[in-house]
Amino acid sequence: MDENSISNGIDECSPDKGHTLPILKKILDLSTKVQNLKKQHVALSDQVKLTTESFPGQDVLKSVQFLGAKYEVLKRKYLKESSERRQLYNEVIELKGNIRVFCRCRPLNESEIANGSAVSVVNFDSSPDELQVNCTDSSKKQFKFDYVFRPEDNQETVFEQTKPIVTSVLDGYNVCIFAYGQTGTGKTFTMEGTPEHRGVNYKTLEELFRISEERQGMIKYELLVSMLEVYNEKIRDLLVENSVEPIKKLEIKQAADGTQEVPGLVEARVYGTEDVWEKLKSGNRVRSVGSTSANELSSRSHCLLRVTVLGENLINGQKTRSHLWLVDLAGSERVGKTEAEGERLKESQFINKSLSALGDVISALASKSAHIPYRNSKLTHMLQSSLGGDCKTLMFVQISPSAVDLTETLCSLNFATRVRGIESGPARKQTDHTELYKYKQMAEKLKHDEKETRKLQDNVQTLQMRLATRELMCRNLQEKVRDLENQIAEERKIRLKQESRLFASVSAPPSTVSESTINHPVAQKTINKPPLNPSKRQPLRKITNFLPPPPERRPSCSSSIDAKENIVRTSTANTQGLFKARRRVSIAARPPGASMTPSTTKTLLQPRRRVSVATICPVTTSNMTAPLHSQMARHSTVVALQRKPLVWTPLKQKGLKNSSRKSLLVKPAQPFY
Ligand SMILES: Nc1ncnc2c1ncn2[C@@H]1O[C@H](COP(=O)(O)OP(=O)(O)OP(=O)(O)O)[C@@H](O)[C@H]1O
Repeated sequence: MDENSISNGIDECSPDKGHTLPILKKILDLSTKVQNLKKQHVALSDQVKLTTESFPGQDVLKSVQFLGAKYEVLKRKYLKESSERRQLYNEVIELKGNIRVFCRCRPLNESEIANGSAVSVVNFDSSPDELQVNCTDSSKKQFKFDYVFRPEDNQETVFEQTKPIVTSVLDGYNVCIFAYGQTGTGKTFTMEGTPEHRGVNYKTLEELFRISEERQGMIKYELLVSMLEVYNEKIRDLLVENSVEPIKKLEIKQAADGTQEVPGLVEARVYGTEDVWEKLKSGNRVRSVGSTSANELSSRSHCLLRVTVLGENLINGQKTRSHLWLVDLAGSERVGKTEAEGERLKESQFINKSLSALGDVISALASKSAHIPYRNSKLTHMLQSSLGGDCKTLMFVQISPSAVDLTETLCSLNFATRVRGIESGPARKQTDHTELYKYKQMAEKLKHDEKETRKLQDNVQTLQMRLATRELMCRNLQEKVRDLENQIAEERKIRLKQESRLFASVSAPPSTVSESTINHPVAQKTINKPPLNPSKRQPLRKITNFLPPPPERRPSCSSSIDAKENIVRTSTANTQGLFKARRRVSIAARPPGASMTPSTTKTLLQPRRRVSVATICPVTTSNMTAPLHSQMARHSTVVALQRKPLVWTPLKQKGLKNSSRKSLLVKPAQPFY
């Protein structure tokens, strides 16, 4: 039902148009409104016309999908990188030391110059971490810290060194920075500074804001500031707005997560550096100060500025909560020197007590003591969760250059040295040094080894070149040797032929061998010329680069061969004592295929031809039990015979018994000539 019908209906229902009921009036109003709205809707629909083109196409959807996947990869990468960066940054800080000590010396002030103590007792070495103090007995004391700031160093230089520790708070680590020293040495100047020379507190917050802005979009940070003082062992909130209200008594309580909390302490959210400066100013206004002989505006309390950093990783949702404590301690001064009495004396006693408690805590932490006496003072109790563990602690030891303050300066420097010295502790320090020494040695050895390796590589290269030259020479020599071997083989063939012929003539019946044959120039030449003695020639070996093993010393024996009888004669002069008298062995040779019938034998071996071979037999071998080839034959014929398979045949069984001559029937498998 539309509005028109409703209004028509109403018109119809009302008997009297002038006196419409209020409810009907309302209905009419509403229907008018509905009509107006309808008109608006139509106008808006005309403005925003949804067509199929209004919806993203496939290409756009694909691009969106692709970008989504890319975003996921980048997100994962970013998370990995940022966690690595945090880890590495923390490692750097830890390597430098979780407890660090900086020394800052203020310049001589006007009154000191006016009083004539214009000469500084503090000398600075060229090294940025050392200083020397001239003592009254004209001796000099040397001190070493993580960094030493000179009187001319400004607030920027100081903050440059402090910055890396401070920014750890944004990574979720608890940090504590405090200034310690004699009254009037510049603790407040270092921590708070002046409007012209702002100190660590202001610069720290400035830096925190800068970094949080830089990380905007990835990590969301919230900074909260609290300011309190510990005066005569009482905690006072410095940010309470209405100072008319009676001072609330604050106590330290342990929270569920084990951290120390001060219930009721104001935590003001700060959004920028201006905010911070305002808070700091208002807090300082209510701080307990008093005038001492050493400082006109001496801090009579420990002033603590707490910055709570709440971080939320917008990518993985991880949340952190960390504290940064910036502490301007009350001046450590000798009670007698400041001429304190009454209330001032009481203040001084409290100050010294809490400072000594702080010293004890740091000492216990540094020496890794099982018990850390945090609860001995309100100051240390409050800082409990920001001192020790993986928290970063930085101490500024403030000193005066004036000779008047020499004793106090030495006291402060000794305290700071104790803190720093124990921090790297004898045991830890030693371990570190040993490690360092070990690495140094390893590096030196590595250098030396590298040098040696280079030398060896050079040597190897030279040797390789030499080897290549030698191999070339060897190849040339091998070729020459092959040529020579071929020549020798040829020569040997010719000689064997000649010998065979000669052997045939020797084995023929005497009648058949004519005088002329023997006297024939060729035969004569062959007879006169000793046959080739292969044993005299060294066997041809493959030539290598290695030297051959030294030759075994063998008894030398010179032998000559009687060509006519084909007998090997051994020189008795050389073999006397070494060899027995030569033995003769009769060898009957039968050509293959010839039967052993007497007639055949008669024809072929007329009469049975015997070759007398003289063998040399070492003394140790008394009986010729071994085959011929086991002896050292030198004659080519013997060698040739030895190569043939021999069959021992007792031809003269009877004769053998009495005679030392042995007969052998040689049955060659193949003809040997
Ligand atoms: N490095 C410096 N350069 C210039 N002036 C300095 C420096 N250090 C300290 N002063 C000046 O010395 C005076 C004393 O400094 P400050 O009040 O900071 O000392 P303090 O150690 O905080 O003393 P107390 O413990 O009594 O509070 C101030 O006027 C300050 O401006």
